[in-house]
Amino acid sequence: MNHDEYSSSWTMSDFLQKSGGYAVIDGGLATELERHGADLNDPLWSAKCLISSPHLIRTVHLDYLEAGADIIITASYQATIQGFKAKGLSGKESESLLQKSVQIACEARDMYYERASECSYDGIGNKRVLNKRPILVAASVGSYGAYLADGSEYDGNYGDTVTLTTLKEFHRRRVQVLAESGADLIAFETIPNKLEAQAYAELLEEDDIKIPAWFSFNSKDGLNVVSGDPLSECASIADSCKKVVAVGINCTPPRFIRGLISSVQKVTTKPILIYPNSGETYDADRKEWVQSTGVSDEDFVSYVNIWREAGASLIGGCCRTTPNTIRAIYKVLSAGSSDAQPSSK
Ligand code: MET
Ligand SMILES: [Zn+2]
Repeated sequence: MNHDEYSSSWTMSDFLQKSGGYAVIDGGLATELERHGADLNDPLWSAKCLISSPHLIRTVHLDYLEAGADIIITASYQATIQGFKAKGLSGKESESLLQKSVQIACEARDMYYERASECSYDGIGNKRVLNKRPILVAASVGSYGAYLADGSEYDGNYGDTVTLTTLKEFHRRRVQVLAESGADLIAFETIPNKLEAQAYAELLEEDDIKIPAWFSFNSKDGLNVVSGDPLSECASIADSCKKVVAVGINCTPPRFIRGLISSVQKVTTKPILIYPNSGETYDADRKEWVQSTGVSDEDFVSYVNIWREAGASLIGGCCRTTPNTIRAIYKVLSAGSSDAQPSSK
């Protein structure tokens, strides 16, 4: 089956079944761009590279695919029409940049498939990596707090003046454009509070968005999402929305993940996704990650079977994880499943 036939008709359960019951999500994109030398100290963060270095974005996507990722997330996390306009771009130019984020990821997937057909050995001992397996492109939507670039994506506190309507109007056009850009799904990531989850759910229904979505929340206490709203209430909103095909957690320290999976599981039977950060803390004032607070790739990976057993079926990494983290996750998961033998997927 070629990818176009696959992606026009995919369902999450079919995708997971074809991938052996689990799927590998990619790792941190923005922090990996930084590791390659990109300067993201800008309100647009990784979206700045859509303008200044699209090839670097493509390279990082490709690195993640070669490390074993089945799902790659676009560089649109902090790409907003409002943010681009603040840089002097027109509405049309802003929308093209959103489309470009998806186009770059699709190009990386095509290049990867091309290489896979030329080469049968992946260098890390398992053919799944270079087989023509289904790969999904997830169009990232970061929160309103990410656009504000003031750290409120990690506290979820937008103040009383920001209402459900504010959030829906803020995201509406961006979501419409991304949904029509050739992506397989929308990844609503790092959702910091219940109000924003509600806004996304209403947008998906009201605008009859044609591709499915996942909702992924972040937590800094292992119990609630970062605003203090109970994770169970946030995940219930995702559960009630027909367009949502997976629910979970991202950009959260590994040590909290197991407990958070259990909370999500109590309110939904939808597949659970998790892509924790490296465990380092982000200092919003200094705009940098505080090293020494994180876990090594080995420690991160020692959690993978625990997360899988706890019920997560989509596993990857967020900020400060790298292709090495993803390669290690991929190895653990493929060793623990019936997929350990090279298959023809
Ligand atoms: C702050 S979470 C960022 C998520 C985004 N997908 C990235 O890796 O860049
Ligand atoms: Zn992150």
